[in-house]
Amino acid sequence: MPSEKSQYIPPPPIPTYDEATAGNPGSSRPNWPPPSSPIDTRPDHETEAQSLLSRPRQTDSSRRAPQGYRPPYVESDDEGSQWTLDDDESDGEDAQVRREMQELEVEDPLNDTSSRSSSSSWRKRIASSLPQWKWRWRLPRFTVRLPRQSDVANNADTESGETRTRFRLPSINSAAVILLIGRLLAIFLVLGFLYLLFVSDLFTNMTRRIGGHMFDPEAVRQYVQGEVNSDMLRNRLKHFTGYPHIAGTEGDYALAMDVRNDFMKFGLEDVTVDDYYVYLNYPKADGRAVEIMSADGKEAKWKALLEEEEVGERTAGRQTLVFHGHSKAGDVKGPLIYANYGSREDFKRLSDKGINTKGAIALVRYYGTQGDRALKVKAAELAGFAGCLIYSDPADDGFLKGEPAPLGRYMPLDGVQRGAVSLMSWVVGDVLTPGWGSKKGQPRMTTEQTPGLVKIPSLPLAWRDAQVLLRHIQGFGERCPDDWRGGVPEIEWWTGNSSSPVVRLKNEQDEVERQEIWNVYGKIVGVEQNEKSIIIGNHRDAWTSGATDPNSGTAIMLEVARIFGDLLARGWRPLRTIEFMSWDAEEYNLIGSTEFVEQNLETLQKNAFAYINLDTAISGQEFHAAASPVFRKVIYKVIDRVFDPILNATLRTLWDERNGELEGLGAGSDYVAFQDIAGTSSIDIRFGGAAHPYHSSYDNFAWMDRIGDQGFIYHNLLSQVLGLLILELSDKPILPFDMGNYALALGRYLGNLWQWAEDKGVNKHFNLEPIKNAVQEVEKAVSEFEKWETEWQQSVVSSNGWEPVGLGQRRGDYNTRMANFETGLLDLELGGGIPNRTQFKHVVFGPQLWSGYDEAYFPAIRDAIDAEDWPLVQKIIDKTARIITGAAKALIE
Ligand SMILES: CC(=O)N[C@@H](CC(=O)O)C(=O)N[C@@H](CCC(=O)O)C(=O)O
Repeated sequence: MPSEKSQYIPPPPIPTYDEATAGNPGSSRPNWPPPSSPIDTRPDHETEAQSLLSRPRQTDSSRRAPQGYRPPYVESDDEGSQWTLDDDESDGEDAQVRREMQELEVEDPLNDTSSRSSSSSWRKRIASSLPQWKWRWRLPRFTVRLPRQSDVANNADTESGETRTRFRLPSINSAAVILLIGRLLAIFLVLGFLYLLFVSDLFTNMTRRIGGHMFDPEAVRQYVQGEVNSDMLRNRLKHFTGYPHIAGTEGDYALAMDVRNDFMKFGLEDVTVDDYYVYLNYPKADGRAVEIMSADGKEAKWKALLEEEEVGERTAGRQTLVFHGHSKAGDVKGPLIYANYGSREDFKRLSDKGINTKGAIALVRYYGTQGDRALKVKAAELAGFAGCLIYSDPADDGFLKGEPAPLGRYMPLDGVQRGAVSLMSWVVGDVLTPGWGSKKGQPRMTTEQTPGLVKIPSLPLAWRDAQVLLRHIQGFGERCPDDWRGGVPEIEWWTGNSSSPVVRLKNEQDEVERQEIWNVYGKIVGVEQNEKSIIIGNHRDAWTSGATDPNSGTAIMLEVARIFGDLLARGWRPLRTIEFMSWDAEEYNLIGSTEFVEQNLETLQKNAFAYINLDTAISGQEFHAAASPVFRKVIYKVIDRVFDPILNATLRTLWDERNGELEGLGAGSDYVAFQDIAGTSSIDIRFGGAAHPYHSSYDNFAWMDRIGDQGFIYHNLLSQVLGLLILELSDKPILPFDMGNYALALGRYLGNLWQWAEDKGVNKHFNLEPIKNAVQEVEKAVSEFEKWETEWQQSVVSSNGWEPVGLGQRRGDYNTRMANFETGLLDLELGGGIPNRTQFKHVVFGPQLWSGYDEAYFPAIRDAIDAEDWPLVQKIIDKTARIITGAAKALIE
């Protein structure tokens, strides 16, 4: 195994352990300088990034190959000036929007003419329709008859001469008495009125709600939608794809600083960089090889090309090497055996055919009956293989599907899918700290102890290399059955066997046990239940430049953060806190988000109302949402008002036309820790439905610009969806969760579980009745619970929008109960969670043991059924029923 301190010579610009973490005693910061941000034109000595990295610039050229990291093109930090950089921007309309933006930036409502004009433009958008909201501010009318001013004045005049000369007790005449009584009455009336106002709680509630401003929610929605700017989205994507940024590298750090600076520029509050120390691996340029050996096994007859062709353009010379994240290091040789998609069934088929796989090298294709790449490697390991190669087959994602990149959406002959092979459905997050945050000084497992890592080396391949390997096993083993034949051209499909040509798989790498990674957060504090939050997250790290995965999501999150920052500057605040989070190291087993959740578990279980995830946000034209059932109503409401100008219909119409459904959450992105560990209701939104060159260098800015989303229309639409969704969740007096749909969905999930067991012919071994009863309890509790909402509405409407503090507090409690329903579905008993995978606590949602990506309902029950441990199955069923019933009761008790 290579030492932690072994040198890594770029390209790509990945620091070794030394470079990244060591050289600066007393500091955990890397000792390499960050590349200057293309959107930051300040001199280095003025930048925050520079001050954080207080070490002098590295000048020792021996540490950096000449073809190593080069900073990206310089672009201005000033959003306005970004507009002028692109040659292909349309001018007129953009300039108009830009002027409006500038007006909004400089507005001072108390000042000069320019501020008046900007305030009027603001008013046009927001304030002109104030207030159409049901919390209408209306004081009761009353009149107090006071003595006429002339009478009082006359009296005062008469007395003034005498008081000037000497002090005398006022003489009591009838006019003075009347005046005195009148004044006293007036004072009592005013005091009485103020008292009434006070006891009615009007001030408390309304001032807390609006902070002295009134914003028509409809106008705010229109503003959020109207402000989304496709050119800004495009420029941000261009910036975030300017150089590779694998987790923990200098490119990743530079972009973390850019996100932080953007959050600060937008006016977000409590902007924070949160670091964790986690296990990562990096490829070595000459550390990897796939070779066909000569008959005596002594020399290589053929070497795989491995790397993708240089895609060129902006990242020329800096393309990332192909490798598997979290792979096992090793140098192994064995006969080559082809095993279709690498599922356990595929390996069983080989053994049924009498093919000895011990010590062999498996060649399998991506996707298919075993979608999770890590589980392919694990299945190969369990079948006795010494190493595993995974290639992209043209029948699955190449030319047989459609035009390959860069002109089309599919993998070209040299395209390689990178990706992690950590077992994300077994251990999620840092594989050495499952269950707790990997902060400095925290205890850690060893790489040998963790169940999250595979034990045989693996590498990804393009079909160009796989073709040569497949040719060499023709005539060995068995002819492949039809469903094993891929689309690699000019191949006769054979399995190979222990007599196949020997292949060498070498995978030496830099392994860093405590690599620093950086999450970045910024928030807008709410005015009512400010401890409760709506969290929006997207990962920033990418295997390559990552135009689709994940930076389409990054561009969108930042655009929406900019717009909400602008609202904040206008005095708007939501009822609940909005938090924006840029995750690191998602590509390595969802680390950044999981460590954050583990580090802040209790707070999140109590206070996180909802989590919205963006990842591969834009790859097609179909809107998709995968979510907890609570989001059904709200997502329909949102997509009803977003119009697709290309397909000429609202997203809702298009959704209905294709019989769209709210999908179940799988386990492939940063919602996992929120949904399955913290019990925070989560949603993942995206435009998909079409392929993209996944985890390959072809997933770059040029591809997105020409093929993925011409004109950045879908980036714009998803920004609108996200902005509206945030408004609904953070600023509706009643949290718009569809609790009724949760009850219905539970019934469906149960039916699905029953069917699955029936298909296996095992449902006679257990009784699902307890869960069925529990689901009925949920149905009853929800209908009882929701009655209060109707009462609240009637009360507020009948009192013209007045809401006494007591009622407001009950509304807060109502919202909290609703949000905590999902937390109530966690198995928080000591040692609770899915047996043997106790990081996952949710009894309804969680990854399947042997299928990381697919949604799974009641995962613990399924695991036990798969293990055919019937007493355990029944025990888990009973426990699940108890937990669901408890969650139902907590709604209404
Ligand atoms: C299912 C899938 O394609 N997931 C994407 C992210 C997304 O678009 O939702 C993905 O690439 N996820 C990573 C997760 C890495 C890991 O957990 O090890 C992946 O490589 O699958």
